[in-house]
Amino acid sequence: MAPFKFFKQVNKNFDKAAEFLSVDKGMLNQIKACNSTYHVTFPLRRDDGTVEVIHAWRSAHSSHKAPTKGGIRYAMEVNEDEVNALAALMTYKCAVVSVPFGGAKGGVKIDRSKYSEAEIERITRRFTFELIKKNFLGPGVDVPAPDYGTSEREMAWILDTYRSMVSSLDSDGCVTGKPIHQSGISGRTEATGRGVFFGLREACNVKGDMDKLGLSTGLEGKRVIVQGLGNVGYYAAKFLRQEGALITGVAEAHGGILDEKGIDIEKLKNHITETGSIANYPEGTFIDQSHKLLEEHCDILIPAALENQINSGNAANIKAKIIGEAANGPLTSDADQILQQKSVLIVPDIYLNAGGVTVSYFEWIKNLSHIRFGRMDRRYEENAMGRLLNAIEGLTGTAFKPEDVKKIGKGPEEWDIVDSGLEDTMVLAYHMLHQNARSYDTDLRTAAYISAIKKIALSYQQLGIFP
Ligand SMILES: NC(=O)c1ccc[n+]([C@@H]2O[C@H](COP(=O)([O-])OP(=O)(O)OC[C@H]3O[C@@H](n4cnc5c(N)ncnc54)[C@H](O)[C@@H]3O)[C@@H](O)[C@H]2O)c1
Repeated sequence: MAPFKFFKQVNKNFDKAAEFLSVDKGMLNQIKACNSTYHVTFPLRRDDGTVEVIHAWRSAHSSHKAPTKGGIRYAMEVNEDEVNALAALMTYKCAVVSVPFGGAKGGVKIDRSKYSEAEIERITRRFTFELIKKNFLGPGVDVPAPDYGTSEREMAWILDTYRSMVSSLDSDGCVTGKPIHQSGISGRTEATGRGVFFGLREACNVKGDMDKLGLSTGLEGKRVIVQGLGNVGYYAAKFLRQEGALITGVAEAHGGILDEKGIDIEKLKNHITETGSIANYPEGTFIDQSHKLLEEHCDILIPAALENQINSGNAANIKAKIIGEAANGPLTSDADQILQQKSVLIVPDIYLNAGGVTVSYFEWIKNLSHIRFGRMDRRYEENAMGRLLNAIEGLTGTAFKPEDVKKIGKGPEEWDIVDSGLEDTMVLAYHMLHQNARSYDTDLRTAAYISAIKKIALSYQQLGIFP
């Protein structure tokens, strides 16, 4: 197989969509280009006193909206091509769900399991320092979030480092996905997985599409295999199971579980947390080569780990009727073509995993508004509430009334608005894509890129070119 060039794959999807549009070639090139990529190396003093050189990247793909936004991942697979591709996907994703950010992504090339918590903290803080130094971090510049291998813990360290170096009233908005007590927002941790659930629920509710696949409508009884039981995969599986889907397979990095009776996701997650491995789980059948699980019979396959998981080497063996791309770029364009020919319904990444950035947007608005939903200072209440309602209406097209969110003094309201804002965003975007796919007579991925290109082209056109 040819080496995997991720950014090229993203551009291939872009080019396919661009053929449907009469957008000027110069403009298309302007949209596709990555604005800037910063590769930094810095030394890490390990706990045993030795020194190691760490490689890290941050890529800001677009400038049609500010700030740019995208996660930071910690993985051995990280490289410049990957970071650029992921930043481009962020640009298109934000446009699809009308979140007013440009796209960015960061990555640190480490196997985090080989470092102590103190070492991970030193890496995170030094990388943050390097980003601040080069103007790659700030509430109006570029705002990271968690991704593969990072969580709210790293986001808190980023915030603390930023606050230590920059004096700004808005510093809380320099990063999202923070712990709730560090001006995070309720529901961000589960937002991407919850968005995956909403998207797949909508897909399964379209009767005509389910009839074509020979499936009943709804999630009830649908057999689901998930690859990667991390943040995104776990919450997607959890919410799908709550709606009656049966999780029949879970593929993890070093093995998987297959169980046609349905896997108790909480129990399996606890087992992995307690033992550090999926092996020796007492129920179902253990599969040593976990990637083989992708080829098992199921209705919905959810790759929620890394890119390039379904490629020309295994696409023909995939038996799922629906693929929900919870990860970024899990299908290569060759695989996409093979699966389209098999009439598999592919719900694309630039729509399906947009729940995370959508709720990050709510968190960022909350930080910049200096409010805490559900317990606001009455002096700021009207102003802040007005801005919040306008922002959410602009995003979702739904007008919330102040009384929907105005029960001051209790906690759950923040979660309510985040949850309903997320659901509205995912539901509206799905049907918009579906409509686009029908009118252009194309697949959902191409429809999503068409929608993104139109919005970004309009934005660049209105902004003009400096100088
Ligand atoms: N976290 C977010 O909010 C978010 C938002 C949008 C997209 N994504 C994308 O979702 C994907 C997963 O991110 P995450 O935040 O859940 O990461 P995570 O680190 O929380 O979880 C990833 C999981 O995948 C497992 N894994 C790794 N390699 C595997 C393999 N070969 N087979 C099976 N499992 C494997 C890991 O053990 C881990 O449990 C990434 O592509 C990421 O870019 C994440």
